[in-house]
Amino acid sequence: MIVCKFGGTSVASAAQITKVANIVKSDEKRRIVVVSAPGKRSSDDIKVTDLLIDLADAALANADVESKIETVVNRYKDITAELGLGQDICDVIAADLRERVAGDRSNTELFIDSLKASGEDNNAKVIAAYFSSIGMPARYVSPKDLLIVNDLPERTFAVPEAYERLASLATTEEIIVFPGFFGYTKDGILRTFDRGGSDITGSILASAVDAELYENFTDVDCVFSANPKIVNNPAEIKEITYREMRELSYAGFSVFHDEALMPVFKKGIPVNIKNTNNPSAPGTRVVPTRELTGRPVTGISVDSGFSTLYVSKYLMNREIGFGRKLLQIVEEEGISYEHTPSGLDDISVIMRSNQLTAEKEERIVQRIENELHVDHVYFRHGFSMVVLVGEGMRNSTGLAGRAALAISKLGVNIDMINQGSSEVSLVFGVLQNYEDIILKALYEEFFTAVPV
Ligand SMILES: Nc1ncnc2c1ncn2[C@@H]1O[C@H](COP(=O)(O)OP(=O)(O)O)[C@@H](O)[C@H]1O
Ligand SMILES: N[C@@H](CC(=O)OP(=O)(O)O)C(=O)O
Repeated sequence: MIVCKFGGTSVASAAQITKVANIVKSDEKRRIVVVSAPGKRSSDDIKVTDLLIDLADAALANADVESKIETVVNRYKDITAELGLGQDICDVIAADLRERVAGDRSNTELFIDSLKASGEDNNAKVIAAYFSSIGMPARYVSPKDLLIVNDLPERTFAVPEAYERLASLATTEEIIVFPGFFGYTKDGILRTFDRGGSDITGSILASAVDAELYENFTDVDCVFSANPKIVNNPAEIKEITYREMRELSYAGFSVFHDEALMPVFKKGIPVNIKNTNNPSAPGTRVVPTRELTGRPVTGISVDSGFSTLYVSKYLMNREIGFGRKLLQIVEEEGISYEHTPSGLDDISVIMRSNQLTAEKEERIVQRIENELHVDHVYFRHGFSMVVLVGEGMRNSTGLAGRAALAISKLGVNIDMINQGSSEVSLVFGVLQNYEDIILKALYEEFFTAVPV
């Protein structure tokens, strides 16, 4: 059995959904179909998920919501009319949105989650109805009582019981159409995953039914060695290990969610990233191990929006427990960190800026001053991380030097270098706004200038 997930771009319009039906029909092993909410139809379009967030914000601000509900319903109307489905389904969608808008607002996060999830939930209903209407018996299945997830902070992980319950989907007659992006806690509370999280749903389902393959359909032929929106015509990646993919997804390869690998990884189920618009292209296979041939670097990624907490204290290296106490303060503010490059007398804690607020920063700085009696402590913002990833990097010498030289030739200062302990990744922290030119220069260095 194959579990296939279709991303927002693959289900953004009737024309796209028709392609999805043809892909599912063309291989009888494709029995479970996970769908996203309608995504962008063109570069200046708005994803339904963003329309829903906007709607939820308006409702919370007690602003007018009717026109926003209409905008969302109109997206489905366009789709259903062209697919030849009746008007009823859109009436049901409109009623569903009104019910969610009228729901409990005491916890704003849960209220927003409920609205956000409706994008995939209603799309799954539309797609199941369409499949059935063209003679492909299909059934919408709700994640309720099946996809049971932990609550924060680990809400993207399904509990063991969820896998047992979802396994029952392996034996159903019809094609299952399952909405991506959300699950329910043991207490029945709806929780959405992070943005792009329908990939996670597909992976959980693939694992639960012991699929032979998890296909992830998107709008590009494969995973490229660098973001194709920045680097012109980047090299295609035919095969990539779970570890490489995880590092690259986390660092900005938005084509596949970085948290989506664990469920399939545990069972050794391969992932194939393919193009809905060109399904005969082989795509990229994500596999447990691969033969190391060719270039040491598999991909280069850039991601912005990082801050550093810089701390210095004379003789820090001699003070037992200093690092633990520092990280505990960070932890107690609910912040996760990415890297902790350090010297004898100083350490930086690098984190995603979106976790910080002015109050949090002030509290952290004060606690560090009062409890750790440091010489200097301050936050700096506006950093990007440039990440080189490749299993072959472990056996390759001089790579960090080559990368650093390529960056320095651009006149850009490197604020931080971190080689992951596994040696499959090398991270450079630089000031934001240079990431595109750095990516191009590193691509030139490792992919264009070097013969394979
Ligand atoms: N290295 C990369 N390889 C392929 N696509 C990438 C890469 N980095 C970023 N992307 C972008 O990811 C997009 C696909 O992801 P996304 O928009 O989330 O699709 P979907 O709607 O199918 O979930 C591509 O259109 C591409 O612009
Ligand atoms: N619709 C959600 C979840 C998702 O996975 O979407 P997409 O497949 O379009 O990346 C989002 O926009 O985040």
